[in-house]
Amino acid sequence: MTQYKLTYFNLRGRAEISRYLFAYSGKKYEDHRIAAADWPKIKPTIPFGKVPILEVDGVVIHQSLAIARYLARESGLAGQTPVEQALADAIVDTIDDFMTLFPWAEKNQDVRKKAFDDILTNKAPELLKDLDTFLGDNNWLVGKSVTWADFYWDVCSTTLLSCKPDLADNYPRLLALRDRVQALPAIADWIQKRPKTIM
Ligand SMILES: N[C@@H](CCC(=O)N[C@@H](CS)C(=O)NCC(=O)O)C(=O)O
Repeated sequence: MTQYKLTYFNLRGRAEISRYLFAYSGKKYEDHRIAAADWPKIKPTIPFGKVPILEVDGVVIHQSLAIARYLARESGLAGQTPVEQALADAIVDTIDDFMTLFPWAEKNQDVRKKAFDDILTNKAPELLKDLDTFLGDNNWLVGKSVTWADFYWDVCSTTLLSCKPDLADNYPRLLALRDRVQALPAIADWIQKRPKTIM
């Protein structure tokens, strides 16, 4: 049996999309969470010095979306055709471009809050409007069944909503998509049992 070990901090962050994919596929894996205090000594031992990484029978894969795309392909959640796969990738990258705007590592709380408020107030509406138009009245973002793009929306919007709870109030279809993802039994089970973390 393939041995999987996912290494990240004790956060949802950039590892949560892969944890959703593991939960959905039912594949067993080690959810290895590094204590922040141990990071300086671990960092130099990790190729490219950043997490998450996924070890697959000892082969180290870095970059959260490369890891998640691999897991999505393995479990049939990458899209049913090459065009669907490209669309799912494009939606994931679009959401990720937005998430990357935030200064996650900023230590100065005033600077951080100002930047977060600005992005959530002035930049988020554009993304939400475009995602809502893309989704339309479909059940899933791409094709006729759930893909990792739906998971990524759920994971990232959970973090965004924790920063601004009314963020998507004008977009009931995007909120309903979250409900659909979270109602998938394996995802519901994971959300209920996962460690409770701030991000
Ligand atoms: N694009 C990379 C970004 C990886 C990244 O920046 N990881 C952060 C945590 S979210 C990290 O390792 N920070 C610690 C450091 O850079 O020393 C990915 O998606 O995996």
